[in-house]
Amino acid sequence: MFYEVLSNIMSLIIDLTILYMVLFFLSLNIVLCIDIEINDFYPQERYALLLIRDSLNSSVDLHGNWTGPPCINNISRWFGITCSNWHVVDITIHGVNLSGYLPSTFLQNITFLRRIDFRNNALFGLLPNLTGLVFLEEVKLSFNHFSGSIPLEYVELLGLEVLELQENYLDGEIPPFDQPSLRSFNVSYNHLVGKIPETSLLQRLPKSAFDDNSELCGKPLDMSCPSSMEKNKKKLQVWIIALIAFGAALFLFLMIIAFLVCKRKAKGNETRRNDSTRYVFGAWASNVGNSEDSGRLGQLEFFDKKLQVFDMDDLLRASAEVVGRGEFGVTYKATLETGNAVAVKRLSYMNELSKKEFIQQMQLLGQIKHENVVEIISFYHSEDQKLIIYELVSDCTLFELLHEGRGIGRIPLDWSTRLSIIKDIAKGLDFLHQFLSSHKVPHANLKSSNVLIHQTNQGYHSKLTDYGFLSLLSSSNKNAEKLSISKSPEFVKRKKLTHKTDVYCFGIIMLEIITGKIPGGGEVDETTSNDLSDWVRTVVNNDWSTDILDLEILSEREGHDAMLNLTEIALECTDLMPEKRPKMSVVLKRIEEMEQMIKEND
Ligand SMILES: Nc1ncnc2c1ncn2[C@@H]1O[C@H](COP(=O)(O)OP(=O)(O)OP(=O)(O)O)[C@@H](O)[C@H]1O
Repeated sequence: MFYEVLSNIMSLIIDLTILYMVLFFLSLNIVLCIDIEINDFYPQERYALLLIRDSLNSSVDLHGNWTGPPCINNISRWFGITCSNWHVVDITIHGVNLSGYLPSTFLQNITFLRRIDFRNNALFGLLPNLTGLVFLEEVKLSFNHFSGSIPLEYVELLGLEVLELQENYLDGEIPPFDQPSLRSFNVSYNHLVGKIPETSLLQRLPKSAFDDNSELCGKPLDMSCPSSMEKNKKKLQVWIIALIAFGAALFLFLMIIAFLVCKRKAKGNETRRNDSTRYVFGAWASNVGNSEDSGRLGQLEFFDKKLQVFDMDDLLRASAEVVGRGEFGVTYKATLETGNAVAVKRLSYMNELSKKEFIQQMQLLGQIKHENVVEIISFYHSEDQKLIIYELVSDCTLFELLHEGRGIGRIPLDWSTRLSIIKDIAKGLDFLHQFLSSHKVPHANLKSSNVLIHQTNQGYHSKLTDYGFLSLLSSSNKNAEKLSISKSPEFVKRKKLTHKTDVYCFGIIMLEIITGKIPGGGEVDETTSNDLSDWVRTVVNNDWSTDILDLEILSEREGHDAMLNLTEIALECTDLMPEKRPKMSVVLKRIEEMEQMIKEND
């Protein structure tokens, strides 16, 4: 009886212990799962991928697409990335003009990597270090510009099934690969040398795996390797050939120089001849002459008598060159016989106002004088010709400054320059809002191609142009969709336009300056929005704020706070609801305060 009770108590204790242990492991499991759900990814893997994103160029916008965590809910929304068990296991980015040097040890932290596929790109430098990546099964790096030798450590990748290195510039000898798992191996079309190692794997591969490596020899190529004496003889022959080739190249070089010098001289004479036949601004003089106003030729309207140093006849005699074509006509640089130059915009689609209304509007715009607004010097109106003559602002537009020549060789546009440009634009726009306060939307065409940049010793100086155009169109807004305000939410929804519509356009320009992205550009897929402000909002809300920064300013860490503060202001300016956007005067004040704070901290 006693033993029975004792055994019952014992079995109860055992049952309870088991139950307790089951409950303990179950709870541990839940905690682990929750933890993984919260973390969702491994930061060191994200960091390794960001190294690729930030050091390479490609036709795919990796910078825009690779934001946030690479693995969410165990799947990846990043282009070319596959996840498994919350780890990055596959990087497949082939045929997208990926160019640059791969960071040397970036892959080491992606511990569970099974496959890398960078085929058909333009990658330079040494092959990546794959030490320790024991799960690697496929390495496809063919059709690139890799150079240097094949790392010896590759033979230690024991699970490797595919190694494709063909069509690169690899040199040196082939390491002794002999992994039983290796079922596909190709090093053809490189500059590999020496004897193919006599491992059982390499010896049974077909000739095509080694083709077109001029100094490779061994059984798979049906080519016996030369003895050391033959090698020395061959080396001597190579020296002689190299010497002859050098002599020939030198001769050719001298011939080319002589040819270029002669050609340049001839071209100089030709340019001088052509100067007189250059396109002359008077090409449209016949139009003006035929118009109803022909009798009034010479009646350019000037706003500042000091600037009235030329008349219509002078302008028609000026030599002119087209500097750009926009939505509302062609812009010329006209150089007068005095040597002074002006910018002349020949307006199209501006026939909706009566002559009186047009002149009234122009007389108001002509009063505007501000250091950040391009000055209107004069205008001309006839039934078939409408011209606006602006001061000439040389150098370039903000669009060109931000986006042209991206890639190798471009001088980065630093953060302090960007900040000063933002401030200049804000000052110009705030002034327009005060001066043209009765206008529905004072600028109405604010975009980076309408910000002209002039470089001085003190730095970049920005001026707004193409302002006031909404007032030159009829109230039916027939051609208003050619203006930048047509991208605003209120225009799209056909709601009331106000000064806040300009504020929206200003917010978009700020985002363009901070991110280096072209608004409305970029690729659209299920993960990215075409709209710059939507994309920035999503990334910033997910707490990956610095992902939005242009690569050219990303390294200026001390400026990150200011960059992100300005991003916040830009997002307020691009709020869907106009009434929630700040006034331009408030925006300018906040920018100035921020600039002051930066100066004090320095
Ligand atoms: N005052 C100026 N001084 C010097 N260059 C100018 C001036 N105004 C315009 N330009 C040049 O002419 C180009 C065309 O300007 P334009 O305003 O006609 O077209 P846009 O800005 O590209 O388009 P939109 O007509 O929609 O504003 C500009 O990109 C700039 O290079």
